[in-house]
Formats: sequence, C-alpha cells, structure tokens
Amino acid sequence: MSGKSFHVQPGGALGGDIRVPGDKSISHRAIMFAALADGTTRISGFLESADCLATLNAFGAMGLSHELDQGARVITGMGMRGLRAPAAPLDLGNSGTSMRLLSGIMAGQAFDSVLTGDASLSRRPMKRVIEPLWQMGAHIEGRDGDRAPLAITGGVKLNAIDYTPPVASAQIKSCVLLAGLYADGTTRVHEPGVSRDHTERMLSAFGVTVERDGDTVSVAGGQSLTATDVAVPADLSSAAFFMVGASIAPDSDITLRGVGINATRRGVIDVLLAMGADITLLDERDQAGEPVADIRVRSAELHGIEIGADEVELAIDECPALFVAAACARGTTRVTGAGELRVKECDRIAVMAEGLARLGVECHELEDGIVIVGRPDAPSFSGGSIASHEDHRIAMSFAMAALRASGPVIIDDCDYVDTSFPGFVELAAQAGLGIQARATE
Ligand SMILES: O=C(O)C1=C[C@@H](OP(=O)(O)O)[C@@H](O)[C@H](O)C1
Ligand SMILES: C=C(OP(=O)(O)O)C(=O)O
Repeated sequence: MSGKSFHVQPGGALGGDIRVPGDKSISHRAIMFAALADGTTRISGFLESADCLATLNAFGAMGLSHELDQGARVITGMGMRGLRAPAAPLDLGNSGTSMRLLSGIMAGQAFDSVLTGDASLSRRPMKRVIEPLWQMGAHIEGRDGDRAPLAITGGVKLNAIDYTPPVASAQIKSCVLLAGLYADGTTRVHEPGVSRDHTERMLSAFGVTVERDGDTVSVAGGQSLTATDVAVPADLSSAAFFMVGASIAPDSDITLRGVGINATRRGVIDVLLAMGADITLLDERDQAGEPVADIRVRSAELHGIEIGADEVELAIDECPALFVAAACARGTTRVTGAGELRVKECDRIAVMAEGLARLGVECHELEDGIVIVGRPDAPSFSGGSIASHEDHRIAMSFAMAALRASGPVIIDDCDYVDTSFPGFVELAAQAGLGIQARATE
C-alpha cells in the first residue's frame, strides 16, 4: 500500500559536515506550549515532519493561527482557555507523542474532543494515559479501554494527583503534568526511571514553575504560559543513524552540527562510546535551555557490550540503530530492559530481529530485549529485502546496514520516514550512502 522503497547500494563511507532536521520531541512541545501561551512565539529549527505537522494541524483545527516566516513557525498563542472546539476528530497520524500529550491538554478543556490516529497508532497502548487522567477526574474513553480513538468529555473539573507511571515514559509524565496545569492543587509525577525532560525545561522557559525533587516532578495548577522564542536543536535521534553509519563504515569521518545532547536523551552517544566508537563532542553550548554540540564521528572497531534498562531508557528510540552497530561489533551484545520497544510504531524487537536474520546476522529475541552476535569482519550483512513494518526508525537503521553489506539492501514501506526525518534520502546520499528512493507501484 505504501508508495516508496529504499534501494541502498552496499559499501561506501560517510563524510562531510551536515545538519539533521530539528528535534521531534521539542518541536511537538513548542507548538503545544506556544498555542497555550499568551503572546507570540517564534519557533526556529521546527521539524517540518508528518508527526509534528499533525500536532500543528490539530491546534489549527482548534482555531490556532500560525504562519511560516523565513523558515520559522510563528504562532499566535490562544491562552490556556482560548482553544475552540474542533469540528471533527483530531487526526494525529502516526504520532504517539501528539496523542499522549494532547490527551492531557484536552482533558482540561471546556469542550469535547476525539483523538484518532493511523493503524499503527491505533494499536498502541493508551491506558497509560487514560488511567491517570481518570484519577484526576477526567472523562476519557478508549476503544476496548486501551486504544485510540480516545473520546474526551470537556467541562470536567480536574484534581491534582500524585502519580507513579508503570513505566519510565516522558509521554505519560508530560500528559499528567499538562493536565495538572488545569487541575486544582499540585500534581506530582514520581518517575520510575529516567525519561526525557523537555516538557519540564520548556514549560519553565514559558514561565511555568516546575519543581523537581529527586525522581519527583511537580506543577501547581492554574499557571499560565508566557510566549517565548524557541530554537529547536537538531534531533539526536536522527543524528543517531549517521553516528552508527559512520562508526561501522571504514574511512568515515562526519560532523553533525548543532545536535541536542540533553542528559536524559544522550544514551546513544554513551552506548556507542562504550562499544569503542570514536565520537568527539565539539563546542558544547546551551541553546534556548537545551544543551547542544557538534558531534564528530569517525569509523572504529566496535565490540559487543551488555546494555541494560538504565542505558535503554536514555536511548529508547535509538535502539534499532544500535542493534545495527551491535551486528558489526566483535563479540555479543545483550540488550535487556527494553520491553517498551515492543509498543512503539511496531514491535521493534521482533522486527529488528527479523530484519537482522534476513541479512544473515545471528540474533535471539528476549522478552525484553535481544542478543546479537556480531560479525566484525566485513561484510557483516548479506544483501536482502527488509520489511520496515511502516516504522521510520526500522527503515533508516537498515539503510545504514548497507554500508557493511555484501549486496544491495532494499527496504519497503519507507513513506513513514517522513514522520521524523523529511529529506533523509537526500542528506544520507550527500553524506555518502548509496541510497535511492523508488516508487513501489
Ligand atoms: O515524549 C516524547 O517526545 C517521546 C517519548 C518517548 O516515548 P515514551 O514516553 O513512550 O517512552 C519516545 O519514544 C518518543 O519518540 C518521544
Ligand atoms: C516512538 C516514537 O515516536 P512516537 O511515540 O511519538 O510515535 C519514535 O519517534 O521513535
């Protein structure tokens, strides 16, 4: 059904000086907070991807006015109570972040709303946000209790809660904190593990008092947001494909400019370093409340390691790319504590295991992870056809595997790459990957 496949020629090296597009997590939040703020927000470096545009269009359907000015998104805030009832369900496409964060915001509105998504999003668990929102007094119903579409009844009084999510998740934390802004009292989230803290940082930049005490984050209800300009860093999750590609392809030397290296997100850097990668962070600086750096990556001999829950939490979206690195490493890599990968855009453990096996790599699925037996002597992969299962990160991870393959790697259903990384093919080709997108029909 999908129109585009990737054809990637084997071999080659990555080089040059590139900038990957803006951070997806930060771009979503920038739109949401700008919409709820008083005043005008200019967002530069916004990720113009399908997922972030789904967030923007959802607010557009609630009356938000926005314009493009020299590549920046300029948003006229509507205030905490200024959104208007949408005429139709809000379609959030493929984007879990949009649906889970918006459910917290919609629970606080005076009007009813319905949140829908595509087939993948409609399979993903939503009880994780439904449950705490019910505890706050919201009326929210999911299909079969746990799935989208979500129907949210407005005009309901919310009360603050003390909540411990069942898994470490920035989406659950953010949903509860955003609903907490509409609640009476102080809402507290006790984090069972580390999750990205972009919501806390950006709410603070918009003038909201967010407190952190150890694992607990809290916000008092009734606060308003004041517009502030946002400069979105380049997305480390997108940079990760190039970091893995340059590490595994001999003679590579690439520099990735202005990438976010937030400590709650930077696991891919530390895991690759632990595997022996040659990565240098240059010109570390602060950009609108987020740490960024230029990242130089040169090829290296990688070795297998143990990757546990603590590392996975900091590199959850980068795991598919890290599995490709592990397949090229000397020795075995064992990943555990990664059960959350099974409920992303697809079951990323099963689908990566299927694809790696397809390319001749020995691997074994665990309930919460995978064991990958590295093939350090090139070629590490055979050529072959890969099913991306309509998951952007699977498609881009296997595209990089071609750098160490003996034959072409062909990946189906690659339209979904546009959810997080528009322009991937052009940028990867510019960096030296022998990649072409071809129409399937
Ligand atoms: O809050 C966010 O922006 C995100 C949180 C993570 O999901 P979880 O909160 O489900 O771990 C991550 O996988 C997703 O890509 C983006
Ligand atoms: C899991 C992801 O995103 P989301 O949850 O927003 O769909 C991702 O981008 O890898």
